[in-house]
Amino acid sequence: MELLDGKKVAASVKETIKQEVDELVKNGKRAPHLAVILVGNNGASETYVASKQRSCAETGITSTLVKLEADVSEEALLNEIRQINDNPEIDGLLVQLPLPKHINEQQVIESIHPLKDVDGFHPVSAGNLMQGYPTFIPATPFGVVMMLQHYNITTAGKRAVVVGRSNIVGRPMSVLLSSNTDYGNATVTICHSRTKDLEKICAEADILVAALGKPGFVKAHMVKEGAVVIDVGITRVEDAGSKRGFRIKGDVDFAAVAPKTSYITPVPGGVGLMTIAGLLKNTLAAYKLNSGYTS
Ligand SMILES: NC(=O)C1=CN([C@@H]2O[C@H](COP(=O)(O)OP(=O)(O)OC[C@H]3O[C@@H](n4cnc5c(N)ncnc54)[C@H](OP(=O)(O)O)[C@@H]3O)[C@@H](O)[C@H]2O)C=CC1
Ligand SMILES: Nc1nc(=O)c2c([nH]1)NC[C@@H]1CN(c3ccc(C(=O)N[C@@H](CCC(=O)O)C(=O)O)cc3)C=[N+]21
Repeated sequence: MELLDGKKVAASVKETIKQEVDELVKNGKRAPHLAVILVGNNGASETYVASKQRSCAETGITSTLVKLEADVSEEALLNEIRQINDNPEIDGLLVQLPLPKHINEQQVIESIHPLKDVDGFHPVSAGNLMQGYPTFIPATPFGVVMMLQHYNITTAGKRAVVVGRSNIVGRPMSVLLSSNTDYGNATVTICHSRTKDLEKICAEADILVAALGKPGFVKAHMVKEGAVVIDVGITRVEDAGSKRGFRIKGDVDFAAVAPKTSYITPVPGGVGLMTIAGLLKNTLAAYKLNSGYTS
């Protein structure tokens, strides 16, 4: 069993980005610029946004945080988005999810200009991804394929099982793994809450991606000997003994499953860090699209 080290791989992706950004700035160009809109005060969201901003700073990417009150109107939020869409100095925009109940998430996602959609959540981005055209790939599945490629884990001809079909993780993950690309060509099964015989299907996977948000869901009997297991799940569970009062748990029962695997991602220290690396890559790509940059 080998650990897929998100910290290490993300650091190497970030180093490459930093070098490219440094070069741009040395040549008198402005740095890439990411805007993040955070609505309300969800603790987990605040942590992730802070972490995104820190990673921008580390790589020389400019970041702007727009913080809005939890009771902000949908119209006011859409206005902020329009202003950023129209601002030629900003390359990428993401609105941290989840949003408060009174705001229509889909409406918000659709109002982001597709050329600035570094999350890859806009239907235009999702459609391009599905049809195999260049696009912003959602950061989490992007991070997963970067991780597989870093460890030279091939996917062609393998059986991949993705548990979860959300627009931000499971669905795009399944599209990437089944795409006709270096990181695709797997035979992919998507499982969800209505799947029958889920345990048996998982146990047939050469590559198993768990993205359902149920801590410890994947047990040893659901994993084939020698499989590659990717744990996307991030759930905060109370832990009085820890400094923060909680710890984060993945969707895989790591202690029981790890010994059966060829490769496995830890939580924390796995996919989460790669997600941020994916976002930074998308931001640099947005800069190249939007600033008239030619290499
Ligand atoms: N590491 C990272 O960077 C990121 C981690 N995450 C984490 O990944 C996890 C999934 O996130 P997200 O996709 O947004 O979650 P969603 O809640 O949007 O989707 C969960 C999916 O899992 C399916 N599901 C739920 N329960 C079961 C079950 N018992 N058996 C089979 N399928 C089930 C649901 O099925 P159905 O469609 O039928 O309801 C749904 O398709 C969460 O823990 C989240 O925190 C998310 C984003 C980034
Ligand atoms: N518009 C939008 N885009 C997103 O990409 C988005 C979002 N909304 N909403 C929430 C999810 C979740 N997400 C994570 C990012 C980083 C870590 C991460 O850095 N995890 C570290 C540390 C985790 C910790 O200690 O809390 C780790 O896994 O090691 C995790 C999860 C992005 N998301």
